[in-house]
Amino acid sequence: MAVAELTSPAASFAHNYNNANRLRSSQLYAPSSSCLSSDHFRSRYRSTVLPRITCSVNQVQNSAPVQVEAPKDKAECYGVFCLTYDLKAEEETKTWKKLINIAVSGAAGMISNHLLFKLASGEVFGPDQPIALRLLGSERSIQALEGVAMELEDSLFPLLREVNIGIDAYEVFQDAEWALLIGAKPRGPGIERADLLDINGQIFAEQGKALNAVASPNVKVMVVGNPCNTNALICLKNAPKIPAKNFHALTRLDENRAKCQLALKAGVFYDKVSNVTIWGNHSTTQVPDFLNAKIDGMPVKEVIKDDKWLEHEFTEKVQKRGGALIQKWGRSSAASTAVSIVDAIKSLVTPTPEGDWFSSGVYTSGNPYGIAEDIVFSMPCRSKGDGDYELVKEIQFDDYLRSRIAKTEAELLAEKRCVAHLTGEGIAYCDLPEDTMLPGEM
Ligand SMILES: NC(=O)c1ccc[n+]([C@@H]2O[C@H](COP(=O)([O-])OP(=O)(O)OC[C@H]3O[C@@H](n4cnc5c(N)ncnc54)[C@H](O)[C@@H]3O)[C@@H](O)[C@H]2O)c1
Repeated sequence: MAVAELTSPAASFAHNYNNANRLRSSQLYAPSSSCLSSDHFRSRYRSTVLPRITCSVNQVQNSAPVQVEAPKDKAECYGVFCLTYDLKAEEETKTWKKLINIAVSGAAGMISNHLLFKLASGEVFGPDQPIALRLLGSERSIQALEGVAMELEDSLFPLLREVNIGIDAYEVFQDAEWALLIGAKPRGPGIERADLLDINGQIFAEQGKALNAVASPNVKVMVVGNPCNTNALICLKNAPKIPAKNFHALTRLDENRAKCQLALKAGVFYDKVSNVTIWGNHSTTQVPDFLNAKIDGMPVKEVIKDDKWLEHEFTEKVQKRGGALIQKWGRSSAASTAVSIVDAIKSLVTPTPEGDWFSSGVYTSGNPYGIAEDIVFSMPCRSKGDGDYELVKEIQFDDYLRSRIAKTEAELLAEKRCVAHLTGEGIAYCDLPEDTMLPGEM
């Protein structure tokens, strides 16, 4: 995927979205949107032998025999890219930070449809942080991906400088500083969990290799596609150049759900609930920790004096919230998942409030809790806001919490054995516990 470096004033509105597939098959390079709109390109060149075009801002060079006409004048430019640039906006860019590259896979999917607009609005990385979005789709979703790019274009986000689309991870992940890996196959009827681990595991093995090869060496990777813990493990094992600590499996949605249920039971607004950990797998064996959680600064068990409710109703509600939502909506949670991805990123780029922590599925090697090494397990984390995190040490355990953690740990170890062929650890052996389910499954 070729990317034009957009430095001119027009760049703040120039969204450079290229179809990597089209690029490969047509030898077309970098049709910078300030040179030519994607729509224009699509309609004009669809069934033609394309010229090799290199294009920087305000410049088009044809280095191969030209077989079709290049646009001649400004009248042929596309929508927003034809606007006269406002000089005041140029002044503003001087105070903005250096552009960051954010790769998103499954970019034409439901979760991304919420997330991308949050990223582009500045809600996640701040109002002075320009971003480039590198959107990875599947072959089946490439048309939809262009639709997403058009909607981003129509949104006129001042912070969104580049949009590139493609289906080759080695192109799309180039120089990525954040990789939000959402794209995965859903578990359809008749697909065994072991099969899903294999099908999606292959996607994450490939994407790990691509990140290893072309992303920024300190890229932060957030795995959302399910089964996200084991997918994150596969991804990190295939990316040995990237620190294992940089990989996260999203369990923030589960944390948010747990906070909501505790707030409801205690009759307080949810901002009063803190220190909630989700332990383990993003599956129905996950453990929402009410022993260490607090309501208005007090231990939950001192506010909600109902152990039966905490151990059974609360725990199961959080574990099965995804399934309950599917029953109502007829589809899985997308908006609240996108919100939780935003929360998860913000937790890494802003300092954690004093005394609090957040949950993330992270690599267990060196953990202080005695959890098996070499898996991706949701645990309590704290960040200074530099993109990194440390595990929280001051955690209490009781027999209930230990036994629940052991169950989700056993499940993740079984998942790991099941994908040994994808992590470079030999022959896979699948002995998954029968009750292994994703939160969205009934
Ligand atoms: N961790 C969590 O908390 C959490 C919560 C909700 C959903 N999820 C998971 O997130 C994933 C996406 O959910 P969704 O609702 O957006 O699904 P979706 O089906 O709407 O979108 C997925 C998109 O990914 C694309 N895709 C498939 N394989 C791809 C590949 N190899 N590379 C790039 N793109 C690919 C598909 O074409 C599709 O456009 C699912 O696996 C879902 O189970 C996780």
